[in-house]
Amino acid sequence: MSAALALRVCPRAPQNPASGEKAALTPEAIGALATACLRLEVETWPKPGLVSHVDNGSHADMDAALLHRSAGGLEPFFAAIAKAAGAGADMDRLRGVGMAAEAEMLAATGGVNTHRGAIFGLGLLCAAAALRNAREPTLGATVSRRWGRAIHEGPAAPHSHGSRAARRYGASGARGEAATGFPSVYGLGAPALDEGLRLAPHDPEAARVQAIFALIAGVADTNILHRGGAEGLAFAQRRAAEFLDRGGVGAPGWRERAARVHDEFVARRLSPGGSADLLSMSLFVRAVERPARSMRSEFDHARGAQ
Ligand SMILES: CC(C)(COP(=O)(O)OP(=O)(O)OC[C@H]1O[C@@H](n2cnc3c(N)ncnc32)[C@H](O[C@H]2O[C@H](COP(=O)(O)OP(=O)(O)OP(=O)(O)O)[C@@H](O)[C@H]2O)[C@@H]1O)[C@@H](O)C(=O)NCCC(=O)NCCS
Ligand SMILES: Nc1ncnc2[nH]cnc12
Repeated sequence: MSAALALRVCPRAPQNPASGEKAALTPEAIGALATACLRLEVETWPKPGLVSHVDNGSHADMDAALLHRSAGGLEPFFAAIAKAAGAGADMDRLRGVGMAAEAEMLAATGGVNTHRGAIFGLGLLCAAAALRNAREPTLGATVSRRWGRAIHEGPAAPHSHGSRAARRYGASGARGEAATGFPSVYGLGAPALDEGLRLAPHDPEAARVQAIFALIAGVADTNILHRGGAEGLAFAQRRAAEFLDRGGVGAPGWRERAARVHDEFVARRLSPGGSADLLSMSLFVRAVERPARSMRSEFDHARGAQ
C-alpha cells in the first residue's frame, strides 16, 4: 500500500508531536481494515477445503456471499472493540463486545458459524491496534502482555469443538494462539505473505495462497481435528507441506497443483477454518505494522467486494 493509500484506507488520529509516539489508527479505520482483511481471505482461491469466490469447498452451509455478509456486519463491532481498548477496557469488557459480535454474526447468517474464531483473534488484534505505540514490538505482543493471562483463565465453553479438540488432542486452538501473541501469524502466515509477494510480485492472490498453505502445514486447526481427527490433520499438514516443498506459488503449474489439493480436502470434507482466520489476521498485522509494504490494489479490491 502506498503511503497515500494507507492514509485513505487507514486514516490515523493526529500524531502527538510532543512524545513523537506512533499515532494510533482511529477505531473506524481499524474496523474497516479488519473487514477488508476478512473479505480478502474469501477472495482467495485455491484455498484447500475452504469457501471462496470460486466455490464452497467442503461446506454445504456457507458460500462467499454469506461470508461477505458476515464480514460487513462485523465492521462496527471491530471498531467498537478498538474503541473500548483505547478507553482502557479489560478482557471482560472486550469479551462482552465479542459476544455481541457473535450474536450479530449468527443473526446475519441465519445461525451459521462463519467467523467465531476471527471475531476472537482479529478482534483482539483490533484492540491492540488501538493501543499501538513505539514501545510494543507487535500487535501480538500487546495482546499477550495485556490480556494473555485473562484469555488463559477466562471462561471456556466445555462442549465447543475447540474445547473437545483441546481435551482429546492437546491442541491449544484459538485461545492458545491469542494468549501467546499469535505465533502462527508471526511465524507462518505473515512471513509466507512476504515470501509469496517475492515469488509472484504481480499476483497478490498468489501471496495469500502461499500463506494459507503455510498456515495449514503448521497449525493444529481444531476444525480439521473436529471433522477429520488426528489422521485428517496429518493428511492436511502433509499435503500443504508438499505443495510448499515443490516451490509453492513460485513453481510453474502451482495453481493447478493447489486446486488438486483443494479437491482432496473437499473429498474428505476437511475445512481449515482456523487457518482461514489466521490468514485474515496475517493480512491485518502486515497492513497495520508495515503499511508501506502492504498490498494497495488488494485492499481497494476488498472494499469493493461484497
Ligand atoms: C475463544 C472462542 C473463539 C471459543 O473457542 P473454542 O476453541 O472453545 O471454540 P470453537 O467454537 O471451536 O471456536 C474456535 C474457532 O477458532 C478458529 N480456530 C480453529 N483452530 C484454530 C487455531 N489453531 N488457531 C486459531 N484459531 C483457530 C475456528 O474458527 C473458524 O472456523 C469456524 C468455521 O468452521 P466450521 O468448519 O464451519 O465449523 P463449525 O461450524 O464449528 O462445525 P461443523 O460445520 O463442522 O459442524 C469459523 O468460526 C471460523 O472463524 C474455530 O471454530 C470464542 O468463541 C470466545 O471465547 N468468544 C467470546 C468472545 C471474546 O472473548 N472475544 C474477545 C474479544 S474480541
Ligand atoms: N473461507 C472460509 N471457509 C470456511 N470457513 C471459514 N471461516 C472463515 N473463513 C472461512
